[in-house]
Amino acid sequence: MLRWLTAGESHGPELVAILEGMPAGVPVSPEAIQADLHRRTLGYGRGARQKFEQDALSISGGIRFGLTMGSPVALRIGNTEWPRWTAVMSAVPVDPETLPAGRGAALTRPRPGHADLVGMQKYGFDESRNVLERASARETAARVALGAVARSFLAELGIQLVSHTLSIGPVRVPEGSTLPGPADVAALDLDPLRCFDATTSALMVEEVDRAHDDGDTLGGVVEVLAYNVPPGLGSYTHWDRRLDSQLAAALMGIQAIKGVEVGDGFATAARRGSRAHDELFQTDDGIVRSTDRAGGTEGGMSTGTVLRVSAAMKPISTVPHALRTVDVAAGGAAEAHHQRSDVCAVPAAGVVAEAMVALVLANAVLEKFGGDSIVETKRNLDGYLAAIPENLRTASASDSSAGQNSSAGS
Ligand SMILES: Cc1cc2nc3c(=O)[nH]c(=O)nc-3n(C[C@H](O)[C@H](O)[C@H](O)COP(=O)(O)O)c2cc1C
Ligand SMILES: C=C(O[C@@H]1CC(C(=O)O)=C[C@@H](OP(=O)(O)O)[C@H]1O)C(=O)O
Repeated sequence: MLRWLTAGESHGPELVAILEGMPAGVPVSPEAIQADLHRRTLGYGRGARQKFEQDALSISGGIRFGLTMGSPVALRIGNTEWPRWTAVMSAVPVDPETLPAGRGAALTRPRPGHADLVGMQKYGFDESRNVLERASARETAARVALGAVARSFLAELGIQLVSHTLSIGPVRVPEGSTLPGPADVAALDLDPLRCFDATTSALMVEEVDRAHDDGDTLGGVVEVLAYNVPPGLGSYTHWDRRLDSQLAAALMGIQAIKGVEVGDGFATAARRGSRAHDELFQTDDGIVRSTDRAGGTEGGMSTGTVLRVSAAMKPISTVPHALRTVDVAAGGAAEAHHQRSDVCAVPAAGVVAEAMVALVLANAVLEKFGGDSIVETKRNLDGYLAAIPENLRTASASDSSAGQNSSAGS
């Protein structure tokens, strides 16, 4: 079993992340983790902070000479903005009179859509600094770092992940577009919105510019694909063992994610059964599915076809053209607190979603195949696949013509 935890505030000294249960022998380089951290800071519409803050990674445990040791992997990501926040975020009491104006001011005008008001109610704070520090998506840097380790583990077993942007606001890639594969990741990372369709990407840029000019913000939808997942991860035997429920929980656990679909998701509900499922056919290579409407799970288990999940992000709640709120100190109507923020962080959310899917899949692999070293995990996986009787075997994704469209209309 794989367990992970993160700690740290948005403007504190650092984020801390621990991954427990990773087998020994997985190649992990600081450069690979740093590269994923960098991918999370990109994307057209991200705010000023991403441009000047560096993710200062250090590895505190679990990795030696470039390989995991089987012990907990412990990572630290320094916030390079920390020197400007030492007084405001001091762990020991400071004289309120000495706090800098601006950064040190009480935040009493909660932002609709952010955690500010309910956080104050729940934890008994009279202003929202303590709430937003941890509700902030700065924390997702820690999860992306852990996800990079999980991705290295999965890569050793041939499982590869791809994330991309399906929509920004109302602008969406055309239905039935070809899915990007692992070979397309470099191109996706170069695209300003991590969108596979160049024409749509250009329209998305225009949409972000329009929202920026209007003092507004945007959300969108990201999709994560996992290639070469073996059949049988997860289980139908109990609700919390279902792979789809674990994926949904992990994706909904990302700040601002408000909906998750597995495969064609909600569109499936509008179809007749004859057009909703993936029919099976016998070929010389094994059983194939004619379509991939289900998105690679049936009965809470991976089917062995491309896993396809998507997540819907609500628009950023710190709207520059500030939303109406109340001042909880002075009483009465006010404009919501606003300093700076992202106009659109959907491309970054895609990278975070990829990390969460990697962690869930790595955990599901370890639950099914176990192993204290990657060699042992791989041996168990190979043995399982070899033991599936000939008449039950599915063709590998590369043999199959199925599952190559991301359409909700196929
Ligand atoms: C990558 C990423 C970046 C974000 N950037 C901002 C931001 O700059 N400003 C903001 O108000 N919200 C931002 N958010 C969203 C808030 O974190 C989110 O609205 C808040 O946690 C409340 O959302 P919830 O109701 O889903 O918890 C971001 C979210 C993600 C995933
Ligand atoms: C710092 C990050 O994202 C932050 C997430 C965030 C929020 O409210 O979620 C608000 C913004 O923080 P600030 O108001 O300090 O600029 C973003 O910059 C990051 O992703 O690394």
